[in-house]
Amino acid sequence: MRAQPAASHFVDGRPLEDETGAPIPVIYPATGEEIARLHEATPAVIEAAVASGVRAQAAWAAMRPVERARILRRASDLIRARNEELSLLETLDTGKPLQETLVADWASGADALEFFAGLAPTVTGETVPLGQDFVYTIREPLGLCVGIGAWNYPSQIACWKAAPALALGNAMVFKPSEVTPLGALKLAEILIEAGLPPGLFNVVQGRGGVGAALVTDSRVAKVSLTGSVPTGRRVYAAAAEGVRHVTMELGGKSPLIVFDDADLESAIGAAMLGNFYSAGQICSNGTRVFVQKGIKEAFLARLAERADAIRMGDPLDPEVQMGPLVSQAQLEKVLAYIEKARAEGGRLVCGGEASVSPGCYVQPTVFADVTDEMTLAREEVFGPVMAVLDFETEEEAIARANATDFGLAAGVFTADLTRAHRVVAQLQAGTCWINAYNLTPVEAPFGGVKLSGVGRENGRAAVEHYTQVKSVYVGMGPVDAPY
Ligand SMILES: NC(=O)c1ccc[n+]([C@@H]2O[C@H](COP(=O)([O-])OP(=O)(O)OC[C@H]3O[C@@H](n4cnc5c(N)ncnc54)[C@H](O)[C@@H]3O)[C@@H](O)[C@H]2O)c1
Ligand SMILES: C[N+](C)(C)CC=O
Ligand SMILES: [K+]
Repeated sequence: MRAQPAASHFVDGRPLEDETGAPIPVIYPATGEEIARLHEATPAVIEAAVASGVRAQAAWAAMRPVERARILRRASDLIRARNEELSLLETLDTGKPLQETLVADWASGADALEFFAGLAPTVTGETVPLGQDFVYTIREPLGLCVGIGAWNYPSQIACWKAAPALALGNAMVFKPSEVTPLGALKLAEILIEAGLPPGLFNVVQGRGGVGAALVTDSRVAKVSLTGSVPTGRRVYAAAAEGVRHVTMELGGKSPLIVFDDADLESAIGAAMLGNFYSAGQICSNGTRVFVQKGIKEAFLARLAERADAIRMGDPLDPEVQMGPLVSQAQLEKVLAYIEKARAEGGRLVCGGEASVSPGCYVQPTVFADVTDEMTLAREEVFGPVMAVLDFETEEEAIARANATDFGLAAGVFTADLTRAHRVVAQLQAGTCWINAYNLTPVEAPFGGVKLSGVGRENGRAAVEHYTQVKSVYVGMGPVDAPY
């Protein structure tokens, strides 16, 4: 199977190759096959990408918002029309089952382009009356933005960053994860086909070093990263050197609290979606499932039954519900967490093994009797490993849910809606779900508190993060100077 793109990079409206850059083999994680070979961006490629972005941005910002919006809207239509072909590529790049990529990845990317196309023309300033004088404000684009992606939702992440950036008049240089570099190149092609002027969305490939070079370029106004907390710390610090704007979408160890009056089937379904979808490689997963004592054994028994029925295997088989992890490295990391959970006294309820060889598969795994001190309750695994903890009172559940440095998401299952709102009000998380989990429609702001991030993607909130306000004071009378 080959998925070799025309060139590694996409700069100033066309594919660009420079084979002197270090090779990036692209691996299909279900078989270990190399499906493409790209090259890291050299300084010359980075320079071309940044220079063309800066050059193109001024004219783009000067266009009427509805004209910009029309192009993005066209791109979203093209994505939808090509969803099958794009989803197949996403499956090859990530190993996620076609059953998921057909509905969750590019589809959400198309939603973002459509949403920000609609929103951009509504973004206006305000007028502040000051007697006869007044101030008016203008929301201006920031300029050239850098987007850096993680490997779990490569095309969705590219779209979630490109859509608000472009809709609001910025240019973007995007660096995908070196683990899943293919989707962003397709987005660049589609945007050109939709009528985007060259230079406004450039893709450069590379590992952390290429990302670091972009973040510290003096022409860059903003950096939006989706990645881990350690990378977030480095990128945030590097961006601070130039006092650049940042959006940081980082990791989590999110709690999902299930009270004893909850609809058990729904709570179990949500816990499974929030731990096993995308083989557990989702930032907002509810990986600490707090179950109230009285229903614990019933919860675990039914959960094990449903988890054992998950169909694992070839991600290209439309019946398959769970594919491999993204890479051999991720497989080893996840298996090490499973071993540690056993060693620290977790009770294995189901799964626990690598499976279906070759490929990077891990069974859907559940540990019960997990305590707050165990590694499994503290560190982000990014694999299909659920920790079930039990609790007695509401106050206890809230305190333990918040006892983490992360704060990306949280969920509550209960039939008592007064309690649901009371609990959510006290949870330290950027996104909370009540009787639902992991739904991230583009209409809703998404992002973290505490170490899970700064800034928000999606929703109206994203406008704040891709524009800046200019205040214009208008004097209507003579200047009253004391000298
Ligand atoms: N909050 C969210 O929206 C969200 C979404 C998806 C994934 N994530 C998080 O991402 C992580 C998994 O993704 P990952 O393993 O690709 O993350 P990562 O932190 O290893 O890498 C993220 C990106 O940063 C780049 N990078 C690494 N070092 C850099 C540096 N010094 N300067 C600039 N760029 C650098 C990488 O090349 C990659 O493109 C998990 O922690 C997960 O929770 C968060
Ligand atoms: C944003 N989300 C939850 C779809 C993917 C994060 O890993
Ligand atoms: K890959």
